Amino acid sequence: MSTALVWLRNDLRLADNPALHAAAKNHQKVVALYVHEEAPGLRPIGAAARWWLHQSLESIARDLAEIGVTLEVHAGKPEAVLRAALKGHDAETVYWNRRYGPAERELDAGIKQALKSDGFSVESMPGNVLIEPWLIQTGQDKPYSVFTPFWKNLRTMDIAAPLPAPKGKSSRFRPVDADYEEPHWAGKLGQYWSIGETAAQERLTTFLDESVVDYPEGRDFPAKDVTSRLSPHLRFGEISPRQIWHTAQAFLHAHHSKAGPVDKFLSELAWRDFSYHQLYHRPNIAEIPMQEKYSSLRWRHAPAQLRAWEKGKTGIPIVDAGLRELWETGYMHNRVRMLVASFLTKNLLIDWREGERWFWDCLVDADEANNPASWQWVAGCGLDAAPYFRIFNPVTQGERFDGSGDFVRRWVPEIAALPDKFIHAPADAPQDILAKADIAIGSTYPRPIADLKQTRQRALDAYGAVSAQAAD
Ligand SMILES: Cc1cc2nc3c(=O)[nH]c(=O)nc-3n(C[C@H](O)[C@H](O)[C@H](O)COP(=O)(O)OP(=O)(O)OC[C@H]3O[C@@H](n4cnc5c(N)ncnc54)[C@H](O)[C@@H]3O)c2cc1C
Repeated sequence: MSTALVWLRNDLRLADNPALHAAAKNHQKVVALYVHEEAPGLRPIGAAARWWLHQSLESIARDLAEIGVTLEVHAGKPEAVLRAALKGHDAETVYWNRRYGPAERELDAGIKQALKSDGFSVESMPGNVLIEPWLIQTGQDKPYSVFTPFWKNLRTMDIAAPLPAPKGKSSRFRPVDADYEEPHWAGKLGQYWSIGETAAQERLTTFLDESVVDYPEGRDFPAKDVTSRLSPHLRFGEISPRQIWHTAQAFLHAHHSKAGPVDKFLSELAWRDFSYHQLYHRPNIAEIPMQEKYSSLRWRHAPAQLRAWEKGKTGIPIVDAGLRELWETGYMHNRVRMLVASFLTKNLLIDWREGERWFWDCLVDADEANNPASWQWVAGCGLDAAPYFRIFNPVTQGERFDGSGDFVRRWVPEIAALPDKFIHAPADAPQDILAKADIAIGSTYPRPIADLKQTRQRALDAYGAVSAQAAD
């Protein structure tokens, strides 16, 4: 009887899982493995994502048992774990779906070569992006650095149809990932999320049925619940981008009038592929600015301000609301991610890598491509970034995208009683209004830790100096 291993990584699903599909098709017995990897260069997973991963492993272990596949979860050096499993199960082939970070690619290539030279067969498959990053290029055969032409090209390409889940006779489910100790804060995250492949599919269906129509207009308003919230499911591969793409296309055929909204949604999904394109083609995007000139920008060392930012105590309500939403739920709305990142990197002039690391630890969707690429985009050092002199004003942005203050009131309850006019700038409210709302600035709610006008100018000077230096 021939046995194959499937090494699961960021692809915790049964349907549209090319590695699992091929293993089930070509072998009588399949064993799935997940490895908490110990290998140089790999970025340790953040705490919130680790919590999600645990639930996701339990979920896929149950689903795999339904088709007679056992999931084993190990910790250690992946090559050693794979070798032990190949021997233990008398297997001859390993399948996996590719990953795209430089360190992961190097590791996978080394393992592939070593196992092959010992007579094993190793198959790596495409499964985690719409288009493999090397298959989409500019007219000059170069990687893309601007999103719009990338998207124009991507949307004309054939996106492979999703594969069905393999079938098989059910076997006994055994709990996995038993060494994980749930942190004390995990209970609160659990209120906000349903985890696993079935939950991901349900979320996509609900989003298309109920929210996509409002997506183009509503997606910038954090109090409106109109985005898909598929990001953590995508992060762990509980759903594949190809499944989203094809389900959305089928929905479109049945609802022609929703073409515009569906198109907008798919263009946002394409940003994820664009991030992976950058991850693949650039060296270590979590550390190295994609526009090299920004390596010389002189960031401020301001640990107390960084701490105030992390804890949502900056005195700027929409920034505080976003960071508290993150702490409470493991998620933050996209518009607010942009605002808090801009406040950190421009107004506070604190290194984008500090913010990226905080997000990495706190987000359930912390993604090796989307997180650093988006931070670089906001900080102005990424590809296709907004020009550095466009600096968000978090107060006017709050007034525009949270005009009635619902989002701020939800996450910053100590200022909830303020009238709408002052909800985004409590320190500007007259004393009698503050007293009526039971607010003492500097005591019950912080005074803003930065003067928005002055710090804007400071950022313009610092960024301007780098640009001038580069132009010399
Ligand atoms: C500073 C900063 C950090 C970010 N960090 C992450 C991260 O770690 N992980 C992550 O998945 N996204 C990240 N994003 C991108 C974006 O904020 C989230 O993907 C989005 O908010 C997730 O919510 P959703 O699933 O409801 O999105 P929807 O609007 O419903 O979009 C559907 C999917 O498309 C993709 N997508 C949407 N917008 C973007 C975008 N701007 N860039 C890349 N992909 C996008 C995501 O996979 C998302 O799940 C970050 C953005 C910023 C500004």
